[in-house]
This record gives sequence, structure tokens and C-alpha cells, in this order.
Amino acid sequence: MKLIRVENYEEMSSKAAQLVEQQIRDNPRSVLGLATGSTPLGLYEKLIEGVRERGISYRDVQTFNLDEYRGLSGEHSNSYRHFMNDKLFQSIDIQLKNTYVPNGKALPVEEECRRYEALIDELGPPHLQILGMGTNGHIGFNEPGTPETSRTHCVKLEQSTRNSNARFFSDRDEVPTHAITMGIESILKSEKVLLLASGKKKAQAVKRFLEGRVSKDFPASFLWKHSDVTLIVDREAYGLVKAEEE
Ligand SMILES: N[C@@H]1[C@@H](O)[C@H](O)[C@@H](COP(=O)(O)O)O[C@@H]1O
Repeated sequence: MKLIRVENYEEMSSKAAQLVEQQIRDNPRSVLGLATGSTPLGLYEKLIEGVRERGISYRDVQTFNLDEYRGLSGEHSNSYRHFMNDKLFQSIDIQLKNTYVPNGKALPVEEECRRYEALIDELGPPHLQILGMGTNGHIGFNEPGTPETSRTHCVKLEQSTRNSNARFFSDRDEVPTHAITMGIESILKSEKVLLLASGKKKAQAVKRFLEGRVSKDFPASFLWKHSDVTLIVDREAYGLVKAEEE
């Protein structure tokens, strides 16, 4: 695992954008694995800047998103499809038909999960997978307890995850109870993984991750089984590790 320590969110986002843009320069037909949440927002802003100012093109890039809320259509303002269109896709030259997000409305859900995983196998797997880490160590929506062999599946969200994500909804009860997510095995198929963590809220999770003990109770720890993971962490998120070092 490669650890890159930076000062703050801004620097984390710039560093991550450099790595993503390097991937696109090396292979303009790259497949990217994308995440939602607050963590990658700054990165997406930098990628938009990269199209305008650094001549980066996403014309031939394909993307797979990690997850989607169950029951929300792509038009719903809180769906991850909407988030991606709004925060990134509409501002870069990517072809929307090359961007994949699970369909939260599709029934039966098991069929949608199989379809999504098959697409990852057919068109991917991603050359570079971007990941944020949940405060409980979740990646995608793989909550503690998710087995290593999991592929795209439907999950019941933990109350802590629903609470963390409630800020995006007008009412706490509106946060969906279930989601579709790529599994641990699906994520580990990617060639490279870029894990991002910023802010005090993530300090405990970063500390636990860096202990390097692989456990089902902390899904991000499965990344220790991958041979090419880069963690970019800012000062606050690294705070508890640093405190121990001193
Ligand atoms: N499903 C998403 C994940 O894809 C995201 O990476 C993570 C971290 O969120 P944030 O970046 O807002 O802390 O949790 C959310 O629940």
C-alpha cells in the first residue's frame, strides 16, 4: 500500500486528480470506477478543470459507479446517477452511454445485480477505482460483515450510514433503507485502487485501516489483499495515527 500524506482536502483532491489524469493520458480508453459522497467532490471539480485547462478528454472513457440507492430513479435528485451527472458527467466530454450506475428501480433486484456485475466483467474491470471510506469502514455500500466473496448485491443500510447520508435529504426518514452496491470481490478486481480520506470524521477509520488487520468487521481492510492501493490522506484524517507515532 502506498500512503500519500497531504495537508488538506484541497491538496487531496489535486493529488487524486493528477493520478486520474495520468491514467487517462496513459490510456485514453480507460475504465474508471467512481464513487459518490462528499469525499470525491473536490476531485471531480479538479477533473472538470482538467478538461478545460489541461486538455484532458473523456471521450473514450467508460465509468462504473460503485452503488445506487434502492428505489430511487436516476432522475431523483438524491440518486447517485443524478449526483454523477450533476457533479461530473455534464461538465466533461464523456459520452453518457459509457457511464454505468446500477439502476435503483430495476426489478427483480437480483437480476439487476447480476446484469451490473456481468457488465463490469465484460467492459472492465476498472483500471482505476476511486473509493471513499465510510466512518464505519464501509466501501461502496459494503457494510461491516460483508464477505470478501461478495459481488454486486443489494444491502440493507446501517442506521449510522443512513444518518451520515441524511444531510443530503430533506427528511431523515427519506433516506432509502436499501442500496445496490458492487461487492468486495467486484472492487478488488480493479487494477488499481485510489482510496481517499479527509477530515477528523475519518480519523478513526484511517487509524483502523492502517493497522492492516484484514477483517470482515471493517470492509476497507480487504483492500490489504490488493496489490496496488494508494491511500491519500489529509492531516486531520491522519490525526490519530500521528498522535500514536509521537
Ligand atoms: N455510498 C457512499 C460511498 O460510496 C462513499 O464513498 C462513502 C463515504 O462518504 P463520504 O465521502 O460522504 O464520507 O459513503 C457513502 O455512503
